[in-house]
Amino acid sequence: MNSNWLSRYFQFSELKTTFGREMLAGLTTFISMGYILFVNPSVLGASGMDKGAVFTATALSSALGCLIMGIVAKYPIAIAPGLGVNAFFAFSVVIGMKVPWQTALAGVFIAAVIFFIITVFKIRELIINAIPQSMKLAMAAGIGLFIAFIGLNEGGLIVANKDTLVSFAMLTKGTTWLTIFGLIVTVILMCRKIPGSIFIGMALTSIVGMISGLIPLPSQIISAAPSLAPTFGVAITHIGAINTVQLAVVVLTFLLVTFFDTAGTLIGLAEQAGFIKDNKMPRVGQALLADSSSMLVGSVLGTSPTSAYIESSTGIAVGGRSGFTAVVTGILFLFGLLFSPLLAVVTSQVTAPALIIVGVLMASALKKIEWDKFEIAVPAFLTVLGMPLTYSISDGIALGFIAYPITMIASGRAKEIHPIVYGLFFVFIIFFAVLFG
Ligand SMILES: Nc1nc2[nH]cnc2c(=O)[nH]1
Repeated sequence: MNSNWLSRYFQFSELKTTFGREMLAGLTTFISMGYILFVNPSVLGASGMDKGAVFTATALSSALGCLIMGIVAKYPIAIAPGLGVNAFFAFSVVIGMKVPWQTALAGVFIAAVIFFIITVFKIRELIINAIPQSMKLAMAAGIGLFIAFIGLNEGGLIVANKDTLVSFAMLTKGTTWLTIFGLIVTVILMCRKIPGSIFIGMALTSIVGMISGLIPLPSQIISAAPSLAPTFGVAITHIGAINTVQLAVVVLTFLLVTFFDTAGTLIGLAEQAGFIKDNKMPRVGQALLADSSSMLVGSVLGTSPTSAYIESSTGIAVGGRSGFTAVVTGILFLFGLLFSPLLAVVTSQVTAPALIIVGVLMASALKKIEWDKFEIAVPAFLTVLGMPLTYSISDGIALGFIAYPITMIASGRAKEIHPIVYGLFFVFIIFFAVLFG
């Protein structure tokens, strides 16, 4: 490839960046988020999905999302299946509601089609503006608490307790100590701002696990990518199964979570990189298109929804400014396809620290909620706390959207409630009536 052509297409000089810096940024972002290649199969595997197929679907959908983001939207922002929404898929929808994973995947496909339509027909601004800022922030923070809770439980630190519901675990198992080791190491690396802290923490935890005999040695390191056959196309063949109110709400949750996670992350990262002009993000449509396309393709290949990744901030922090950063990350995801045998050493003790730490990062949204306004604080609080307590992102969202019109009307602020928010109020009332009535 001619680097002059590259530098012109990606506008290196206008963006005051260089080929070398963009390569480093793409690599940095990949190192920060490459863990998802192993964590996603581990989380979705809990729902009964084939881990090998999910690994391949994760790599391919991430690569596609990053390449479209880089080449079409020209942002240094990477995309991959979101942690949090994959936990919702596995633990709430499949295990909790007993929906077969095939049907849940069909739900992701339908949500992706709606996301795509919303983006192409520019309904996106309408929705972004209709949902109160406090609720968008509460959703992000609540998901953070939810995945941290899952990580604490999977890593053996927080356990069920018949008297107090949950409690701290007895620290008698070697595997729990492995989680504690991983958590401490990763937190220290994060505090030192080492790029790829989560990845390095996972590698060290796996190595200590293998040395101590808590984790079996892998038979090889590199191999051909696992077959997609167990999951490929299942989303489309099961569309007919989406025929209940419960599943309609699951689809709505996939849509709301992905849409607001991606929109919020895009805006945050664009602010960090200095792309926001007149309070607007240029090419936001193309950026959302990158995510909706990879979510659509990902659901057909066999993974839960993709999101713009908060870890892209690490590549931006080392100077990544053009779409080439995301292209480099996307290409590295394709190389990642070769490393599937390492899945065997990435046990739940290895993934738990990643879940907890991404939870901490997502909880940073709490700081922007207007806690001093009671009418805002109550629905936000119910959303945030509702997700871990009900073990469900959609129940948390539902609690918040039911409370919001009530507290706003009671505070004399009814005029600020958008009709779409009233619509969601009734949708979630019906959801609760059907599920728990
Ligand atoms: N924005 C965002 N970043 C992530 N990093 C890991 N998982 C996620 C996610 O679900 N959303």
